[in-house]
Amino acid sequence: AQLKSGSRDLVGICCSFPGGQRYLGVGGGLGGAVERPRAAPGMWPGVVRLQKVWKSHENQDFFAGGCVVGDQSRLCWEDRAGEDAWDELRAEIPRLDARWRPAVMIAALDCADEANQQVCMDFRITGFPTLKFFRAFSKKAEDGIKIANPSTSVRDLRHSIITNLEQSHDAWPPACPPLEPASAEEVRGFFRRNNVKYLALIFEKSNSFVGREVTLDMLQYENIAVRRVLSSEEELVKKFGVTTFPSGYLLLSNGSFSRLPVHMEVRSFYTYYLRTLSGVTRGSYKLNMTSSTSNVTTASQPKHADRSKVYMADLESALHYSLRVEVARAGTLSGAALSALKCYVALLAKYFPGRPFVQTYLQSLDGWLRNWTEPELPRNAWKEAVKNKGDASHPAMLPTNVTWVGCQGSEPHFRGYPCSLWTLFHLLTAQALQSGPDKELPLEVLSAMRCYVKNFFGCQECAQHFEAMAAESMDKVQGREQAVLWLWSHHNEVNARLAGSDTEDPKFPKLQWPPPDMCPLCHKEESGVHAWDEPAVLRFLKAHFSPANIYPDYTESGTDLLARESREMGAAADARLSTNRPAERDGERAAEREKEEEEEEEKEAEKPNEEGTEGAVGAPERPGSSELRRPSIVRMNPKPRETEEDIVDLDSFSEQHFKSKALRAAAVAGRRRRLSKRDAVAPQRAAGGAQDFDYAEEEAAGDGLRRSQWFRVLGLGFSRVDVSLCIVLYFLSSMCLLGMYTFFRLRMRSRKGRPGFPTA
Ligand SMILES: Cc1cc2nc3c(=O)[nH]c(=O)nc-3n(C[C@H](O)[C@H](O)[C@H](O)COP(=O)(O)OP(=O)(O)OC[C@H]3O[C@@H](n4cnc5c(N)ncnc54)[C@H](O)[C@@H]3O)c2cc1C
Repeated sequence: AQLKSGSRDLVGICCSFPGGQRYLGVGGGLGGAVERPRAAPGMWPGVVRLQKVWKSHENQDFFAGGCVVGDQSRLCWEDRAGEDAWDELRAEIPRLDARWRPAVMIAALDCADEANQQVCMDFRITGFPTLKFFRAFSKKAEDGIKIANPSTSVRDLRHSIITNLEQSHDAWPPACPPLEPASAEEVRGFFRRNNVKYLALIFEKSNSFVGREVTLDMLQYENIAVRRVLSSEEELVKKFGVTTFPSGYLLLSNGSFSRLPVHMEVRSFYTYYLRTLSGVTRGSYKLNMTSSTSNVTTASQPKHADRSKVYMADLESALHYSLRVEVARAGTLSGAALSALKCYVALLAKYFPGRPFVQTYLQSLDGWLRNWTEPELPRNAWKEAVKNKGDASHPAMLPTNVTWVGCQGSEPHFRGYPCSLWTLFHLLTAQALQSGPDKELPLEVLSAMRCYVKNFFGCQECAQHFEAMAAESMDKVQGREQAVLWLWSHHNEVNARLAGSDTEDPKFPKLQWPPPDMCPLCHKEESGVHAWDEPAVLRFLKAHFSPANIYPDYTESGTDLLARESREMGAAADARLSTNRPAERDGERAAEREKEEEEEEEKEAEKPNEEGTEGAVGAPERPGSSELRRPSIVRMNPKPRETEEDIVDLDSFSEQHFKSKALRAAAVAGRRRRLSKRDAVAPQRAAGGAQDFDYAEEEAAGDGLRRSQWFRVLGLGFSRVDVSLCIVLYFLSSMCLLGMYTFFRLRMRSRKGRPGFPTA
């Protein structure tokens, strides 16, 4: 409320939070917004948890925004499109963000935008500009340290960041290299401790920032480390014969050294020279700088992927994310958004070539939506509808984890969901082509995609670009073949626009696709100019996006999925039992808790400035509010389920299906048997990798599971002492019966052996 509107100043707020790298949120750009995900245990509710930066080519003023992955410090800034002294600073911010990430991340929030009012109030932004620094592992809005007078110059901004970073002490961001001056001892043993080719030493006076800036500038480069050495470090100064400060020296792992041959002893010259050294490459940050950084594990295990294949894990992850996260963001769906959802789900039910239990899931969801005749669909009802159903005879399941294989980026913020969404829609256009006459419903898939992107896709920039392309030419598509080609060519347009941008994964450069090595026949030359051979492209697309080319690698089999879900339910039930509360009260409390959480979420959703959605999405939201419009498409980290659950909260079975352990065990055993049969008759992929169900393994695992389940059933309600007493009593009574039997047998024998009296 105290924020001045209309200021042309640069405004900043900043954030840095704990909690793992597995959620999305993007701030950034002019008027960018910071996502406020739902509260999760141990997580500050008003934060962005993962970010991806989207670049606009139209608007070069756009700069990076967004923040918050657990172990990184971040700065968030706000741009007010200034034409004054802020221009320089504004231009520097994306550069700094790109260079110093992941040690420091920078994001912007427009506090003059009414939609951000609540967030800015939470961050206590009372005027423009404000710059706040959040140390790594900060938990609350109040943890932000206001950087005094950030407006002086770009240089001051950099220095402020470094000074604050240095004061982090215990909260040192693990991805940040040491910034303190190196000692002679450290330099002596450096190559023994670090597997790099070069060590650059910047000799400088204690008040100089050059060494620290170069250290951060080189943070993303491999094979080289940078340290500052103070002019007071006599041993090193003498050893290297340093006479001017600053000056740079390069040490090689073989012990030789030389002075950096730079034209000027300044940061940019040092950085430029060091980056051009042979063997120095830009890569993920790996250097094990200090013992405290040794446990930096941010990226998931790289998965082997073949770009000529399509992976079911990507497709199912896209479905999970779109249905359970992206669509579920809105408090209520109505009007165009509800129609878009119905359209999208109907399309999936019709064309998605999923595993049997996924197809059942989509079909039942489609049926449910068709029966939903109310003008509004509240989020709670939707969340309930997208849960997996525990019906043993008819499993309707969609995996609840996100696993990127073909769409895995080289870093967590690359690729992922947007990649999988493209793949999904290419696949659907190809499936539609195979399933009906060319001229029938040519726009069926493209229109559904257009509506989905317009109403739900979290990246506003992307949605706008896509809508512009669609408005221009989509209605000219007259057949299903043309639809396949339209999507292909427009995807290539996007690839061309984004090539070389910040969003490009350096390991997966944006190419005109398919490249010649994937499809030589797709390319030709006409009058010395490259041209596409469209019939060949169409053939290629049909084959590439066909069910036969979908590989199940890294997917969880249906039986594993069931077992995992039941295990998790079991663990949850055990946890409740261990509290020694009567089961009924447990149930009541769980229900109460669930209700409270739902209400909490409802409240969150209804806060117009925090999670408001566009006009199409229900009554409580104001036009122009930004929930669905937030640029929030990001790579989600495939994390263990327990960590995801507290955020997405959608992947557990409903307890109500399984009131007792005994019922649950019986249900699991039943489901397992039936599912195995269903899957056995399910059409399998033609190519060799059909590893969905390894029956022998499943059976063995199943036996184990069943045994343990029955063991639990037998043990239900009895303590170990009870069971032992039963066994002892059983043994004693058996002995007793045996004794009686022996006694009577002996007696009979002795009677038979005695001579009888002659009868009269
Ligand atoms: C509708 C939409 C609009 C987007 N708009 C923007 C935007 O404006 N700005 C922005 O920064 N990001 C945008 N994105 C995200 C961006 O296009 C990429 O998805 C993201 O950068 C990840 O890129 P990627 O390298 O994984 O490959 P992607 O471009 O996502 O491609 C995914 C996969 O599809 C295949 N493929 C690539 N090109 C084609 C093609 N022409 N035809 C068929 N298959 C192909 C390849 O196998 C590739 O791995 C958009 C995404 C979508 C879904």
